[in-house]
Amino acid sequence: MSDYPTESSDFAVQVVGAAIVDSLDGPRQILVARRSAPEALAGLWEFPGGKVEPEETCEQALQRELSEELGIESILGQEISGPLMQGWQLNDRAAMRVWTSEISAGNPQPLQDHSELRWVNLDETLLELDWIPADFPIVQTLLETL
Ligand SMILES: Nc1nc2c([nH]c(=O)n2[C@H]2C[C@H](O)[C@@H](COP(=O)(O)OP(=O)(O)OP(=O)(O)O)O2)c(=O)[nH]1
Repeated sequence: MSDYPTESSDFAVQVVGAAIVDSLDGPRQILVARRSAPEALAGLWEFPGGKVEPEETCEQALQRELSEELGIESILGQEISGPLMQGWQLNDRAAMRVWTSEISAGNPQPLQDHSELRWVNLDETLLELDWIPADFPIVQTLLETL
């Protein structure tokens, strides 16, 4: 078995997300975020992040999104690789790459796009949250990886 992506993909929208853990060296908890919009996704839990803008790398976009949405600076850890070059398929148009990350400055607040932030143990209880459906395989892989 290989960790390399096995399928090429060409999704128009590249999204990036962060699995923010309490410690990259010894992760025990993850900071999850509850979306406030759009209506179809409001109330569901997700990895903080967003769309990559032109001229940005995925990593730059993720740092920007975490600063805008949560008011934090962060260190990125390993990528939680998906089956695609673009990460994990979200829908017909979008795929998401996900990195572990640790807060290096700031106290996370739901400044934008979220109604709530919550630290949750990195165990099976994480799967009991009402995630955006496309995120479940990512959460499962995260639990197997960390
Ligand atoms: N951030 C994030 N988006 C996700 C996840 N799972 C999932 O299906 N998505 C979808 C929801 C949205 O359709 C899209 C990301 O859009 P977004 O609204 O977060 O992006 P953005 O902050 O750049 O927002 P905008 O500029 O379009 O207003 O990806 C996830 O875990 N995190």
